[in-house]
Amino acid sequence: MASNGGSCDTTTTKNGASAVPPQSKGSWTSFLKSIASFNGDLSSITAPPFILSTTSLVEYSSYWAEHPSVFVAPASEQDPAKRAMLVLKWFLSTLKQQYSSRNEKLGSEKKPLNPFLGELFLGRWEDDAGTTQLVSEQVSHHPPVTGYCIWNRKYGIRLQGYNAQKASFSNTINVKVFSFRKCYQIGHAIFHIDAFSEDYLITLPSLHIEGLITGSPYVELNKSSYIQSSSGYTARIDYSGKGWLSGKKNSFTASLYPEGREKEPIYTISGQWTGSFTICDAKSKKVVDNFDPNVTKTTQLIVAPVEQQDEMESRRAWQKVAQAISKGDMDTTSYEKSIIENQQRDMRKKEKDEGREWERRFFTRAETHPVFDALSKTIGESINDTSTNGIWMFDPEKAKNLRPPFRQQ
Ligand SMILES: CC(C)CCC[C@@H](C)[C@H]1CC[C@H]2[C@@H]3[C@@H](O)C=C4C[C@@H](O)CC[C@]4(C)[C@H]3CC[C@]12C
Repeated sequence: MASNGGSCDTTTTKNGASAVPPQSKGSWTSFLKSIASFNGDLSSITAPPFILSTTSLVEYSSYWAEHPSVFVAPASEQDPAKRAMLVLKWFLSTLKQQYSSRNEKLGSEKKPLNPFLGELFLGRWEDDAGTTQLVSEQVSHHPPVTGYCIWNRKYGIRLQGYNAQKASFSNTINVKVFSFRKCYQIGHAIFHIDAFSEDYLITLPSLHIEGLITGSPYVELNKSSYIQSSSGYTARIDYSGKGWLSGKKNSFTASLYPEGREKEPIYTISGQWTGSFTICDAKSKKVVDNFDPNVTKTTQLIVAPVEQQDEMESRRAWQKVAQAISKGDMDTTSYEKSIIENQQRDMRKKEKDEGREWERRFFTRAETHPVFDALSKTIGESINDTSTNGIWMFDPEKAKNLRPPFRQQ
């Protein structure tokens, strides 16, 4: 591997900027070298302590509904085109939370804890939208797949989906850019509105990680993603690092059009997914709506105190590992992690000996996905179930297991 501008210190750019703590420079350089030829399961990478997060990936499902009032808004709209626009608006409003909130909170992207099979994350939001509930479960460990369901009974809104990630890295450490060549997400989400028996198939954007060379990684989104509704509307979102019109980072443009008529948009949206965006009527060019994360604040998710959590719940299970990471105590981190890993290994062995599979608490593997099949053709999406260890559906019967106040009636 070539060096950075003649220096062996790969953690410093030409202008000398580096976020890598001096004592971690060696391990960061080794980490960069180890991932240079990497291809595959992101969870298997061993990263230096300063880049480790105390949060498990199973918690990331909560990013879908941190603005509950935006999440439920489509249920109150009678016009199907406006309703589809409000679903698109909600989706765009989640991007900042999904892909840059950790950066804002922690100063850079971090490597999340790799969830174990059956790991759970349960919570609820209470605000003007009433109660919005979240169930997230690690439905597969090899490959890592997270399933989630978020619902608001008052408004009859439900989002369910599952996802996995596949990645490869560029090996061009000698040039300025050192990034994931690509990290594409496998899986999808379905947004359902009871009042109109309407479904929206949501595809997930591909992403890449920039800023690795200086030790301050951050996510950029690229290519396009889609939302296809059962009411006959398609939304296409195009992501670019720097907008060709505005020159601003994390830019996107989106349009909503009747299925198959991309040249006849009804709404166009542009802005930054980390900032504000504007929704225009495509014909009159008039601004009809907007979203600004500084105005529409997030609602805090309520999670049960660790002592009251089930032993499979994420924050309880990872408590000791998280405490050790926070203290920078890597010996204890490894020790506590190995306890979880050994327990998991023993459980898998027992299941194998008994000829059974781990019973997922809230999800069931399905043979087919009729809603996906009905909506996916227009946007050219395929189910890719071999990469997600199956098709995963939230099971309302199993949800009767939920402890109050999460229990489904
Ligand atoms: C920081 C680097 C050194 C280690 C690699 C970390 C890598 C595994 C992380 C970094 C960003 C993570 C994305 C995150 O931005 C948001 C989401 C959306 C959520 O709905 C599903 C998970 C996903 C795709 C994360 C996956 C793990 C990523 C790529």
